[in-house]
This record gives sequence, structure tokens and C-alpha cells, in this order.
Amino acid sequence: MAHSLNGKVALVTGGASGIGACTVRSLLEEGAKHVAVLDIEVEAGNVLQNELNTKYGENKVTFIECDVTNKETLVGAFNAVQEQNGYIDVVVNNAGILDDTPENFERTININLTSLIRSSLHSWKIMHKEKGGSGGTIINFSSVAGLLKFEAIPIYSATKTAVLKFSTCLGDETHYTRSGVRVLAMCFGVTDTPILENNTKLFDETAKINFKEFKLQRPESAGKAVTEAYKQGTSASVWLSNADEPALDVTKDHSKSMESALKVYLKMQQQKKKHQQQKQQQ
Ligand SMILES: NC(=O)C1=CN([C@@H]2O[C@H](COP(=O)(O)OP(=O)(O)OC[C@H]3O[C@@H](n4cnc5c(N)ncnc54)[C@H](O)[C@@H]3O)[C@@H](O)[C@H]2O)C=CC1
Ligand SMILES: CCCCCC(=O)/C=C/C=C\C/C=C\C/C=C\CCCC(=O)O
Repeated sequence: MAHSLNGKVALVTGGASGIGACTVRSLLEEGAKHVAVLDIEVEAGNVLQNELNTKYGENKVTFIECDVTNKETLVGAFNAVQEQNGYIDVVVNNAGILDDTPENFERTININLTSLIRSSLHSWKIMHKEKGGSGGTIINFSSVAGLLKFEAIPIYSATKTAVLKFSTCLGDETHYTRSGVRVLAMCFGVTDTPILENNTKLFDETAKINFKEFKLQRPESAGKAVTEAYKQGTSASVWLSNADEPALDVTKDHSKSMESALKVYLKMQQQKKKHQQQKQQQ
């Protein structure tokens, strides 16, 4: 059965830029009644709120300044959205960073995994049918790094693998039957967002990957894939969004992601080999 976003209230963490902002747009396109955007980037959040309220009508989008790693602020933001809208039907746990440096790896784990689990458990409590809720959907953002092996980014990959396992366990049929809370996991291939800019150093020093040579997925395709997965996905399903292709359900066969990512992957390997050869010749 296809699920509809019509009239639904959604909350998107880290929704001020990149895939999160495109998800907000896609939710509104699909008829969501209201979308709350939680982010630390105040300027980008306000700009997005104003732009979308002009386009879709007053009070369609609310920006709330929120660092997802701060428990009180996170729960406070959920409470504010509930008070304003009566209920939260959809929670998209998008906020994430890629910083595998020894100085910052704990923040990567905290944002990508710990805060995502906290947000999911809080959503679960609100939505759970046996706890007074009416069900709902939690969409957690993993990555092809949760499915394949990218040795240059071990910490980030660990968080995304954990997100995948957490989501498929929480969304398992045994839980879903009682809770009415669907849990989906999204795995994106490399997508053209600010996260890439923030990692130029990593490419230069570790992987020597030049993403400018790749045709990267557009963030709009990723945002569209999220709402497609929402409409079609069963609880505990895993979805791949790569290379601007339509969202693909890879729950039963994660290796499909390899097929889809192969072209990018092979090019990376070629770049790495070339770099190693150049180093040997020096
Ligand atoms: N861009 C890509 O190639 C891929 C991205 N992803 C995942 O998609 C998600 C979104 O990434 P992008 O849009 O690419 O990155 P982005 O950097 O454009 O967006 C991330 C957003 O999260 C916000 N954020 C960061 N820390 C936060 C915190 N502590 N509290 C609240 N908000 C916070 C940022 O301000 C930003 O608006 C991440 O979870 C990322 O791991 C997954 C696979 C590929
Ligand atoms: C190719 C990485 C796939 C991970 C996609 C993702 O979730 C986020 C991507 C954001 C930016 C890309 C950042 C780093 C990629 C770094 C190294 C790739 C190295 C690949 C290799 O060594 O084989």
C-alpha cells in the first residue's frame, strides 16, 4: 500500500542545506502540511523558511535553531513542533557530518549516530500506538559507506553502518506490528552538497580523490528519493539513491548498490592507483 504525505507534519534534522533542504522541498511538493527544520545554521535555516513560506503559504515551514547533540534542545524542538501542530507524523534524521580526524571523530559519532538514535527513540515514544501515539515514520540517513567499503573514512563508515543496523532492527516487523512506527534507512551515493567542500582536505591528504572529475548526484534527486521511499517503503526497508537514478529498494540485496556505485568506485580506484604510481616515481 502506498503511503501519502498529504496533510502530514514532518520534522527534518539538519534540514537547512544539502540533501536535508531538498528533502524539505520534496515533502512540501508531496503535500506535507508542515515541515519543521532543525539546524545549527541559523542564516541558511531562516532563508529556507522564508523562501518556502513565500512559495507554499504562511507557516508551512518553521526553522528551529537546534544542535542535535544537545538533548534538551532536541527534545525542546520536538515539543515545540508538537505544540504548534498537534502531532509529528514523519521524522527525517538527516543531520550528519564527515570528519574522521582524530581530533573530531567523537563529534562525528555523536551527530551521525548517538543523536540519531536519541531522536529515533524520542520519535518512537511519541508515535508508538501502545503509548498513546497514532504511528508514524522515521527515516534515517545512512550512506553507500554503510554498504560498501571506503577505507579512507573508517569512522564515518562505522556510524553509517550502525545507522543501517539500528534502523532495520527498530523497524523490524515484530516491533512495527505493535508500534505502528515505520523505520526506513536511506543510503545515498556521493551527492553534490556542502559536505564535499568541507572534506577537500581529506581527499587531498588521504584518498587523493578528486570529486570534480565525477558526475555527482544532484541533491534534488536525493530529496526526491526520500519521499519515494516514504511512499513505497515497508518498515525496516533499505533504500539506495545514487547517480540520479530512481530510488531503489535494496533491502533484500545490498549488492545492487555495488552495481550502481561501481562506475564511481572504479574511477576512484584508478585515481588512487595513479596517485600511488606518481608517488613511487618521485
Ligand atoms: N552528500 C553526500 O554525498 C552524502 C550524504 N549523506 C548523508 O546525508 C546527510 C546530509 O548530508 P549533506 O546534505 O550532504 O551535508 P550538508 O553538510 O549539506 O548538510 C548537513 C546539515 O546538517 C547540519 N548539521 C550538522 N551538524 C548538526 C548538528 N549538530 N545539529 C543540527 N544540524 C547539524 C548542517 O548545518 C547542515 O545543514 C548526512 O547524514 C550525510 O552523512 C549520505 C551519503 C552521501
Ligand atoms: C566515496 C564515499 C562515499 C560516502 C558517501 C557519503 O556518505 C558522504 C560523502 C561525502 C563526501 C565524500 C567524502 C569522502 C570520500 C572519501 C574518501 C573516498 C575514498 C574511497 C576509497 O578510498 O576507496
